[in-house]
Amino acid sequence: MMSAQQMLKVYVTRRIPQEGMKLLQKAGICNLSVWDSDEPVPRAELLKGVAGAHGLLCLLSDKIDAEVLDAAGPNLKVISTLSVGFDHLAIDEIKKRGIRVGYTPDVLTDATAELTVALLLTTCRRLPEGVEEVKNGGWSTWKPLWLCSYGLSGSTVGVIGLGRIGLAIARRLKPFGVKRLLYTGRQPKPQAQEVDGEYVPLDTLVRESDFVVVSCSLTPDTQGLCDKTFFSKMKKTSVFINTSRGAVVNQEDLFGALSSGQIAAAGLDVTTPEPLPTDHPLLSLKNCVVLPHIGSATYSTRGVMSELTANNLLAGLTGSEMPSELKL
Ligand SMILES: O=C(O)[C@H](O)CO
Repeated sequence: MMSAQQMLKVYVTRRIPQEGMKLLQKAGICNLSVWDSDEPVPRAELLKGVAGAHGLLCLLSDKIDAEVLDAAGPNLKVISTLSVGFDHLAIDEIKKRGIRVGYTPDVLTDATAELTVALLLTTCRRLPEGVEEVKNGGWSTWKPLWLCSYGLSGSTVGVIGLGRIGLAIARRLKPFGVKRLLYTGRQPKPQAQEVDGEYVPLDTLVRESDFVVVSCSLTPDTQGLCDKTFFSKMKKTSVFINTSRGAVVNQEDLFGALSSGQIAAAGLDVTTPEPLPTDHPLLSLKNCVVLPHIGSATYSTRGVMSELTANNLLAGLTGSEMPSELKL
């Protein structure tokens, strides 16, 4: 058992599922300081709280930049994020300081792929509109031309970014009778064979797909990728889905494409900013379904994410191998 002085300071930026907290408490090496709330830690509190920390457990909503790293000071050995995405971390600054990073790939792949399929079907089959019509009395009778929409059978699906999650989405969509599965990314992926994936240029994917699914990470290359030009190439009957990061999309251009009928519909689990203000123009559109970033939100997935985040952090503190270390 470590003495109180030897204990390593760990700052946790939010209340997290108890699975991870228990591991941190049980380890007996952490002096835990927790922002014990469901709401994000205010920046000033974060800067104060992180001072002198050896470990930082953070969320995707915490921007970890040079200012935070400077506020933490030279003790900081490890940052462990409760997310697979790491676009909120200033990687260059972190690397420069020799700090290790843990993240949570794989464990949220199934939940996120499942949510993506749910969002795609909800959007293309106009479920929110249908539910609303039932409630508001708009459902007068069975009508041959009412609430018709586009289905997956016989369609072409284009996945932007056939990584772990992109592939899991493709696997789940194929049995719906998808005829062609196109994908794009930095290079062709051997694992695409499993879903008969065709590696195509982005331009081809955008022009030929009935469903465009964004599943890439946010990088300088993908920031604002889905803009006016992108939407102008999509079919008028096509549906756009994004469950990666909001900043991959130019939302003004998406609003233009949806309101002018340039594309049929969009489903977003991620936006800029998050939360999206309730008076945002996208929320006024019937053909836009917006969810509050719940891709990985199943009890079991969040529990496992929390455990993995704690184990990454503990490994970083003790200088041992992390279960999931981000190669910097
Ligand atoms: O990056 C992530 O982990 C997702 O966006 C939320 O689980």
